[in-house]
Amino acid sequence: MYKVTVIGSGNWGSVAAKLIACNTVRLDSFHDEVRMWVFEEKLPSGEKLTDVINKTNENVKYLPGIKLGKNVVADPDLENAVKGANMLVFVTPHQFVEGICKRLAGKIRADAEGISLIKGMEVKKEGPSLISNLITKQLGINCSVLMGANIANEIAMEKFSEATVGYNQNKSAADRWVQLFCTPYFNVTAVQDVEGVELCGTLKNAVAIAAGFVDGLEMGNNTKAAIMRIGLKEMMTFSKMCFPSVKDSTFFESCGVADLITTCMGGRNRKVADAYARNGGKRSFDELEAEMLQGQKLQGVLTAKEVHEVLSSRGWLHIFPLFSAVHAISTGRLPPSAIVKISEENLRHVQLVSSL
Ligand SMILES: NC(=O)C1=CN([C@@H]2O[C@H](COP(=O)(O)OP(=O)(O)OC[C@H]3O[C@@H](n4cnc5c(N)ncnc54)[C@H](O)[C@@H]3O)[C@@H](O)[C@H]2O)C=CC1
Ligand SMILES: O=C(CO)COP(=O)(O)O
Repeated sequence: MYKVTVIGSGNWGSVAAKLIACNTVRLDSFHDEVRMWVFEEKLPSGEKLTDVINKTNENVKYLPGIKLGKNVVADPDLENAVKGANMLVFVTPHQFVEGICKRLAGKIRADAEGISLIKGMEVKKEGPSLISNLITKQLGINCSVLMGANIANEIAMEKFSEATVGYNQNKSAADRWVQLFCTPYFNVTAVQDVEGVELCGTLKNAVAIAAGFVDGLEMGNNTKAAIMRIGLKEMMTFSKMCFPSVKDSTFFESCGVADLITTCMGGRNRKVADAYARNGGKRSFDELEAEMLQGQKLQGVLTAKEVHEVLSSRGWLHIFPLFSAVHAISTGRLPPSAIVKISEENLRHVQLVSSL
């Protein structure tokens, strides 16, 4: 029997718990109960978020108005939440995952399998480290990923969408993850390319920041399409330069071009970057994030910083004008209008390298 714990309970974490809970009840090979670890906080009413979730079956802060399923149990105690679980779903903002893994080391079942829904990466001395790899290293477990064109609020309302599971060796684990997540409105397929799937989900957030700048400056659809095209090229080039095994075909799965499109149209990164540009860069991303997202977290600005660290340490800045501009603008070193001042020479270089 498989026992599932969801580590994280934000907007997407709550929807993931809902998807999983409807399947664990339906399928005999899974325990019905789904534990969901909650980073505890007090609500304005003075009540604890965990208590309210367990009382109302709703995450009133991060996914209001949606029932999670009666078999979802919110737990503020991380160690207790993973006790006995052999399927661990990681879905927190990427900046918190390292600390969470440190707390979990030695506390999980040796035969557990992991899956990361986290879009982001860490940069170590040796270069970029993907979150799935960090989980594997710190916890000693195999870790797949699930990414896709998945704006959480839309899936919460059971509107049809697709997602991609990326796996490396363990196909049977990947099949089990597909079974756990698939519903008539959430169609999941698996591809053997963890790094490719995860890099798509990670890097598109930096492109979405650029798309938001273009929207905020009211530059129109053609400009936005150009940004998305150049962004996709840089995503592919960066992925293949850092991880040569990444497959071209992965960029045509839901995790690739489809996620890039949906995030550039309707995501939180786009929305806050739009406000940043409308304010002429005078209000910081941190300030706008806190005001506009009320506890939800942006990943694109941090990702652009992490990508920039890799590019500058490897001498690749000139090959990635869009990623470089997103970082320079989001840190206030260039005005938002610089997003389209990508030199012809650099663009030609990007095209040359990504066709290799
Ligand atoms: N929301 C969406 O539409 C989608 C999000 N994702 C990805 O899922 C991951 C998680 O995002 P969401 O579930 O949307 O979260 P969120 O951005 O809605 O919420 C933030 C979460 O972080 C928690 N938190 C705050 N401080 C913390 C700390 N110090 N330690 C641990 N947790 C802390 C909060 O309690 C909350 O659960 C991200 O990597 C995101 O890119 C992926 C697909 C869709
Ligand atoms: O990853 C997402 C959609 O697949 C959500 O993107 P945002 O974090 O920009 O909302």
